[in-house]
Amino acid sequence: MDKQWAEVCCQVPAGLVDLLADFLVELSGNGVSIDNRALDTFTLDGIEEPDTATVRAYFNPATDMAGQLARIERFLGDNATAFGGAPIPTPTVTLIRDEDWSTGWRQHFVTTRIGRHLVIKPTWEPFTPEPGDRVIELDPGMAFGTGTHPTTRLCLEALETLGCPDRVLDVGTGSGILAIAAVRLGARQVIGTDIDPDAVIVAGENCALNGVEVELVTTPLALIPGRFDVVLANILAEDLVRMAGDLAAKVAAGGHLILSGILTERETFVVEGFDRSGLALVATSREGEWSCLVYRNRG
Ligand SMILES: C[S@@+](CC[C@H](N)C(=O)[O-])C[C@H]1O[C@@H](n2cnc3c(N)ncnc32)[C@H](O)[C@@H]1O
Repeated sequence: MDKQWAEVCCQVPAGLVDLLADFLVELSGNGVSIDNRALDTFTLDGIEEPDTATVRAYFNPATDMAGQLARIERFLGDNATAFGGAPIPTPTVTLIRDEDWSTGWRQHFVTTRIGRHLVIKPTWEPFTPEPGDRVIELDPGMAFGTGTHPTTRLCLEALETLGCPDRVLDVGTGSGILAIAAVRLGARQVIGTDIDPDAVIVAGENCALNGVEVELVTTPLALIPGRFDVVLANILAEDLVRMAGDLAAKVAAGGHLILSGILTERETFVVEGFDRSGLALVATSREGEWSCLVYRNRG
């Protein structure tokens, strides 16, 4: 017989989401889902922070649901004043089948193997790595850059193909997924930079979750000292071309530059934009409407 779940749905002020999510994870012993968060959107431009968000938690219906609901309502009541003071709607409970649950919110964030050994694993999923696997844990409730976007996947595949780099610079680090992957692949020193300070905070949380050390900064690219064995940039084509000189200047002799975030129809535009960079185009990969270009500094 199908297993069933009691889905408790709470509509709360955006500021309360993380606190409530932690509370519900502990209370239910299961993962939670957070709606109204833009995941894997390509840039932060135009994304407005919603005032409220919907947090869903999943309980075994055989447990004392009246008691659990009372605890949740008490938690919401205790925190309402600190987060705007407006009354928080009473949570709703819906009985759902296991099948609905697994084909609903979870289907977007399942453990994913990328390339040969990289594995992106949602925090709540159990996973037994195979020998040589490099596992990256992410909580998709936190930011874009979960590995579900083709531009991220193309970057990860290209990075793995290049082997074990020594120094890596991740330009536009977002969730930090590429920087974490670089550490997992053996990089000794990794710097992640992003113009968005919030992204840098999220990347810091993800690095801590994975127990990896990455230097995270908002420093403009031109001011980052040194050269790197691999420079990664998953940013839009126009930005890549605008930054071509600075990106190329960061690649050490014999090193590589991985460019992603390029719509296939803009591939020629980027190739022409890097014509005078002094780097040689050595590989191109594509997935759907996206292209990824790998350049080499022949030194
Ligand atoms: C599509 S996300 C990529 C996230 C992650 N690296 C990945 O591959 O999934 C692009 C990121 O680049 C950042 N960004 C855009 N322009 C930038 C610039 N000129 N310098 C640094 N970061 C930039 C954005 O804030 C955003 O976090």
